[in-house]
Amino acid sequence: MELHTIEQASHDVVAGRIAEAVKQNGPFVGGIQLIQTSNPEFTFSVAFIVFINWWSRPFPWPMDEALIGPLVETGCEMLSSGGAGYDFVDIKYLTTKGVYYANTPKMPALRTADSTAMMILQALRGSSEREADARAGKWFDPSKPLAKDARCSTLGIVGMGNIGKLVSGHMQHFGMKVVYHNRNRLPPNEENGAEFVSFEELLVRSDVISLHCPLNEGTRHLFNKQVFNRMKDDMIIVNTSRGAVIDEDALVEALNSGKVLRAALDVYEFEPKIHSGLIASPRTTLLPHAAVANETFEKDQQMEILLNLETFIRTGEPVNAVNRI
Ligand SMILES: O=C(O)C(=O)CO
Repeated sequence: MELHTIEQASHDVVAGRIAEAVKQNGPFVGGIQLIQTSNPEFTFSVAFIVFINWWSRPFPWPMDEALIGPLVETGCEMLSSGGAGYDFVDIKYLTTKGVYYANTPKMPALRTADSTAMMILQALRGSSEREADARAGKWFDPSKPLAKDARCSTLGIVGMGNIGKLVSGHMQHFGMKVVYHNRNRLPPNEENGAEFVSFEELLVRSDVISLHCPLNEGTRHLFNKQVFNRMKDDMIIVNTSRGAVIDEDALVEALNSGKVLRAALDVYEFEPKIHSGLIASPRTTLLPHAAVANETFEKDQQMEILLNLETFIRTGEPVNAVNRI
């Protein structure tokens, strides 16, 4: 089947908006194409959007009618963009218009899980603070809390999807006991040694809590002042999901009061801004939404986008549709 780019006019409308957003918000790496088959039996058109730089947020927030409306109005039936999260996309609008939105859940999973494992170990060991001391010419300070032992610690995973499951496996190799909370309990053959618990039980049993749930109205500020107060003292929180799952003001307060011993974060409530209290705390490990970014992610991401495109053309439904039409 021959594919070719058409509807240059509407493409330019969207491209114009992107150019405007880039001017205001910084570089955007990627492209947008409207494609339609030349086969008259296939009259649909699809958009293929590559957002490969989460680090240029807030662009393309929000991916709403104002941004993609002109594209949708051309008869576009499927949007596929890079990345697992789609909290920035107006899925309701797309569904109303009969447009599929497809994500790329495989590409970020292993990379994010590897980075999460690294961050859990860093937080258990307090390595950021030790490194800051070393860089400042100070030797090992025995008055600072010693590293926590993974083998004596329980990891609580919130959200047991692709990434949560991989993190569970990684950390059990380091001797951690794993409990998890998810909307639904996994089938026993998928639990792989992790124990399903209620959210409340997870809070009181976990030495480290790692977040792997999507951001939606049910999870926004899931970790707030009241929730921090119900946790174990001296606990550690790790977040590589979405920043707004945590109320950052409450986290800074909990770090300052000592309730939370350490936090390791890749994502923030107001990206690309990092709360000044998190930067000021010696007990945080901070990455600039980089958990996924390694040398190979772009190629894998593009292959997953193309797979969405291919299955849509073959079957009428992309392989990773997040909405039902
Ligand atoms: O895949 C995503 O949505 C990411 O944010 C990668 O870190």
